[in-house]
Amino acid sequence: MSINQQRATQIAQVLTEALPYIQRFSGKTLVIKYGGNAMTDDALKNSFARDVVLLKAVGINPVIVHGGGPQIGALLEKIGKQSEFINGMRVTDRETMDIVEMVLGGQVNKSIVNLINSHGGRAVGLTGKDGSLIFAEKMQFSAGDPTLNASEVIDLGHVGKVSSIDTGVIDMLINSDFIPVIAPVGVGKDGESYNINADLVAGKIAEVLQAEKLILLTNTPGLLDADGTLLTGLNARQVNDLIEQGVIYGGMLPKIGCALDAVQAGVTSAHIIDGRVQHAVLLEMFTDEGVGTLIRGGGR
Ligand SMILES: Nc1ncnc2c1ncn2[C@@H]1O[C@H](COP(=O)(O)OP(=O)(O)O)[C@@H](O)[C@H]1O
Ligand SMILES: CC(=O)N[C@@H](CCC(=O)OP(=O)(O)O)C(=O)O
Repeated sequence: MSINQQRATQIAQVLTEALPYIQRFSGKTLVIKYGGNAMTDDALKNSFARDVVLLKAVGINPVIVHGGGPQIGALLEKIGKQSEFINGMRVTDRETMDIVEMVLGGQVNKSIVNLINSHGGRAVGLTGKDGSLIFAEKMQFSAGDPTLNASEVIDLGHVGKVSSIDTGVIDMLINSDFIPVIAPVGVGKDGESYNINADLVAGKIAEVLQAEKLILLTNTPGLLDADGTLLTGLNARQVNDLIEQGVIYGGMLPKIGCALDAVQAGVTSAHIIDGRVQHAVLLEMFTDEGVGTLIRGGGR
């Protein structure tokens, strides 16, 4: 077989393998959390944007929720402010909240929108304030958090958790063939802005949209065990054991928590995958092997 024929056969095999997945997921909603750590270089950013445009072109409805933790950290550092994290949440005073809103709602959101549009997609950027999308309330860590003493309550400032989501604006955009790109800033009853961990927003949006999949793109191959080996699939009980053993910590805590909540609230599957691998989303969606860690419901 000539090289051209071999290549043609390979391309045909890949497309054929993708066909049943395209048929299965066409018309379904897919929530993708695009973490700040996965936005490292231009080649990766472009491959992400192309994946999103391709998904839309084959009839799948991607909804992007993005982070931007490292980008917020970089601007805070420029103005001489240290970032402090507790259980993966950035302690957010008034001044930090202004920076968070500026970086997430401005710089990061618009660069993702621009990137998708430059690849032929039709993306629209939103924060949780637009269309009253994300209502938030103040988050506090207290008793019940396994890493704290029962009496300890920690004030994280303007850190919020999602209290409700109004999907009106998302539905409208999806129905008009736009791709919503959402920054994780919520608004409280009092009109205050809240900084919400992007994983938590992605999980809740996947829940209320009853998405087919929640994909969390990050900077590890997936969930790793104590020896650094990839765990390809696990349930709530196994996750809880790993948290107790200290194998899951920091930014992985909200990620795994929201993945579990999502699958237990009706999202068919949640996946933690390596955003540093080009076309990771397509590999997860359209190949038999899949990539990263699959979180299943049950076992809690
Ligand atoms: N068991 C684990 N497996 C993989 N990563 C873990 C684990 N426990 C904690 N982590 C940490 O979680 C990080 C991912 O969370 P985070 O930094 O918040 O990423 P993102 O910005 O993509 O949301 C990893 O880089 C790793 O340092
Ligand atoms: C409360 C809280 O920690 N909010 C996050 C929001 C951004 C985010 O989640 O970004 P990544 O997904 O890139 O980590 C923060 O301030 O960094």
